[in-house]
Amino acid sequence: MARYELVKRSVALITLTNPPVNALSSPVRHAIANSMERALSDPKVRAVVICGENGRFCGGADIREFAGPLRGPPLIPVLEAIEAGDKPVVAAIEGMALGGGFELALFCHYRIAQSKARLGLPEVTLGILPAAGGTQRLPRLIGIPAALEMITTGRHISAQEALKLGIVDQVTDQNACETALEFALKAVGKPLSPRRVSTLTTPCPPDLDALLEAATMQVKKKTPGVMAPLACIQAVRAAATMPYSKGMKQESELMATLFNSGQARALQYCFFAQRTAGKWTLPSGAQWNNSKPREIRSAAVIGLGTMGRGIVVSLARVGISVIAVESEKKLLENGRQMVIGMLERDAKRRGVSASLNLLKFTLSLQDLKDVDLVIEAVFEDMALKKRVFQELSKVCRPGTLLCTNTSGLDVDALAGVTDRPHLVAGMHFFSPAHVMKLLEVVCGPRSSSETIATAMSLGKKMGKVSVAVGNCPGFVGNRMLKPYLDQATFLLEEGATPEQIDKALEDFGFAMGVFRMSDLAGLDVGWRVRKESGLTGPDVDPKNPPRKRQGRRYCPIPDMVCEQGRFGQKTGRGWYKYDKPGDTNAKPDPLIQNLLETYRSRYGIQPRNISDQEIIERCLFVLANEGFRILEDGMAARPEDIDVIYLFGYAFPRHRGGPMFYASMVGLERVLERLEHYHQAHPDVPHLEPITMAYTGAQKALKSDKLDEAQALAKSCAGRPDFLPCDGLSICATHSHGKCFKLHWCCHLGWCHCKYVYQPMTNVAQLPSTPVPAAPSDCTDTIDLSISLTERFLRISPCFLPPPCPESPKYCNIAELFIDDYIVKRINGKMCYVQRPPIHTEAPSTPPQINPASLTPQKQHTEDKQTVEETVKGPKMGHCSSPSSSEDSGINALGGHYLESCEEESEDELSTDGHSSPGSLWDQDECTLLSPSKSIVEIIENIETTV
Ligand SMILES: CCC[C@H](O)CC(=O)SCCNC(=O)CCNC(=O)[C@H](O)C(C)(C)COP(=O)([O-])OP(=O)([O-])OC[C@H]1O[C@@H](n2cnc3c(N)ncnc32)[C@H](O)[C@@H]1OP(=O)([O-])[O-]
Repeated sequence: MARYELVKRSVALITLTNPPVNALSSPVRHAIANSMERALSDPKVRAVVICGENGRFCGGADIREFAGPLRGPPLIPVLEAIEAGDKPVVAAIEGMALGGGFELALFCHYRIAQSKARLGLPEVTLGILPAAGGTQRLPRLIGIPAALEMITTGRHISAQEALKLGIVDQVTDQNACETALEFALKAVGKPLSPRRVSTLTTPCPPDLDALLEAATMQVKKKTPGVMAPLACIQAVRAAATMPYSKGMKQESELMATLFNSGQARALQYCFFAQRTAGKWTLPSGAQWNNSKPREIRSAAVIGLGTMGRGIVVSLARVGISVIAVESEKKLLENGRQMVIGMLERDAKRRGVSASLNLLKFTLSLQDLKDVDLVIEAVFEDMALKKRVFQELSKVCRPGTLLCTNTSGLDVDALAGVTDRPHLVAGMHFFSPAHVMKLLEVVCGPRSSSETIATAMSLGKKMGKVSVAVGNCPGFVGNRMLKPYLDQATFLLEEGATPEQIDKALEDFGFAMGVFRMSDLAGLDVGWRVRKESGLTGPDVDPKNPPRKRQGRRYCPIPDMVCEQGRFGQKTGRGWYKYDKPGDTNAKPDPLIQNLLETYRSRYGIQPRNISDQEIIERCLFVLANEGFRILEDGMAARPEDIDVIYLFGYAFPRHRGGPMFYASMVGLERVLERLEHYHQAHPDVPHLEPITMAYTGAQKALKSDKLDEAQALAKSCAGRPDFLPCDGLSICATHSHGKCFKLHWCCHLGWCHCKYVYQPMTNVAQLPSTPVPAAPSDCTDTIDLSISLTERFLRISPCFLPPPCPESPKYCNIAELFIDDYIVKRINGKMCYVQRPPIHTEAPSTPPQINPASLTPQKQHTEDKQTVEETVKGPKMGHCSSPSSSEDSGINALGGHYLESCEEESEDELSTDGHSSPGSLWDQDECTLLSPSKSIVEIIENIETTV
């Protein structure tokens, strides 16, 4: 796993040999440790160079190892031996130095990078932090602001930027290893102390608190609810305010908290799911590794509407020459100007020249006779598309691949009108096509494996995350979307408001709730589709019950909204009202409230209070249920494919892993039970009927080894009103987004709503301050979900008292973490969130002034003496936010993909910034009992740690 050679008679060359990315798996760590020992003890060796085989330095820790217990030597001591040695060690970085790989380089005394190398700490995108000293060493090397940015975003930087920042000592266009060998020889004899990053003092800005606060606000805003970036900020603060060894301890404690969180599992699952999705397989047995793609040098795009223009840009910017076709001169000219503008802006952003010479615009299909591939992106109308395909079949040379960008029509029906059905496939882009990463490659029953291989490989070339799906109405993404949208409107009928539903979904993690998203996408598009399919409008039989279509429940409210000319943001009115057309600031509209009330009274619907739990369950479980149907129908090969589609095409929150992963986290048994419950209540909604495969999954989940003592306790307590399962969005901090740190019995009893059912967790009876309360004598069978469980618990449980002395030895104060009102303590070996004691201050205090001198590591030893009160006064941390992942920078495409190609819209990248990020749920937490100003009770939430 690492090769050891003596070169130039006096340099030990250690080459990591663990393809494909030289990850630091257990044997590699072993090999590095042994090689270093050998080099340091060999008198012939005067210097050491570490490099990676196959032009890749190191891709970091082996993420696959995270799922099991740690084997082999821990990484940090291995790396510490490198720095502590008395011989200069040079890292020769080719390809990439990422995560633990970058940290390995930071333990070396010198770093040489090849000019094409990329460096970064992407741990945050995996729900963890750089825990091999990255958070302590990088700030010491390059200062707080730059380190903070790199660590909280996970951004990869170029070798040139690394040189500018002072991370590497030299950049070379030659072989980095050769250069490093020369460099190492010159370094022999020079003092090593100044080269040991751990001995450096972190250059600390005077406005440290303000800087960290701004960083916190930024990550909170970008994607609220994710823990890792905030933990990163905490760790960087430690680098600025603590001596190195203490900072390292803090780093490892923060890592321990994150490591087993549900978020980390979800994000790591996403990493592998994305890579798995590329490994497509067809029912015929053809798959990614036995089918050869054709090379595509030239392509044509038919239709220059929103989709067509985005597709032209996506092709041209990767060097494929494109012929763009329109039916009318005016449309062609308009499309030409927009495409050129988009390409120029894109090129400017990337610092390259726009590839305008690759473009040709024409009104004639005859010009397409020699292209390798055509993508049709005309209006979503089967008759029109068939005409286009018939024509293409006549004009294109026999080998040309014919693809359609339909968002749900029958690809095989189109194949059937051509002379080459085996060369026809769907390439379903998402709007805007040059921004959104997802591509559904639709395999018709007659599509050849070569056609699919070519479409998948072209998608990859365009930088898309391509997923092969089957040919069914709506394919995978849109097919699942329908029941999701239906549930949202059914909930409106039953008593919810658009704001309430959106808030529940945004609190869950979606950038925008379903109604805000629909307003952005435009309501008229779906309305037209419904009219065309006879669901609404004059074609509906007047004898048809108004709220039923073909015996199934139908909600006409979206049609009624459109009938009033409310088409969303573009008309300034939709589910919300806006100050003017095109405005993005959605405000609740009393007219919609009136409409809903009138509608309900017209149909005799008694509105009821609908909990956030019901909103989430009905909208998301139905999504997973349809996902199971899709798997059963063979329209997707695996759950990962479905999740990837939702992550990249529909902005499903990445830290939730995708609808299928989320369902597995909740526990399939629970999902099943809730679906059954809702289906009984709404038998005319077939999508609520649990699919057989979900049953099978649930049985599997039950048989898993997750049953433990906590489960037994949970089961024995089932039915007791004081042991209710979690109330909906109050999801436990241990496993999920950390927005709810209320005390939930579910968390203690393993009845965790947001993770595996019966996840092994602490038996509350064993926690010193949370004895299991006796069953209350006044138990009733009624459940008032509006009262938080904490509140219930505190009411019925007088024995739930604060510990006698917060500083008693059994409590060791570990860190402030995440939440304003909480600190983290280790209790009986478990990490616990403990509510801070209230601050007794006479008058509102002014923020503490930071003396820059006090921030140097040398002076930080005083932190040992920090009092509880000082801890309380510490910086206020909101809960954290997600990594800014370049992978899913697109917006939620809900509904957007219905935009037909002839619409004329702004082509600029859509952004959710500014108007879409919901505030933190924590900020809005209404659980007054947990506000320190109102409670003196210490509340403990167990948080499992196995690291
Ligand atoms: C105490 C520890 C602290 C430390 O701070 C923690 C860490 O380092 S956390 C780590 C921080 N590091 C990161 O987050 C870097 C994560 N990796 C990447 O970003 C990209 O893989 C990389 C840019 C390196 C190469 O891109 P590319 O050229 O397009 O190639 P590709 O992406 O298609 O991958 C090829 C194959 O390699 C696999 N694999 C890759 N990396 C790892 C890994 N670390 N492990 C295991 N496997 C890994 C990948 O699954 C795939 O497998 P398969 O079976 O063929 O599907």
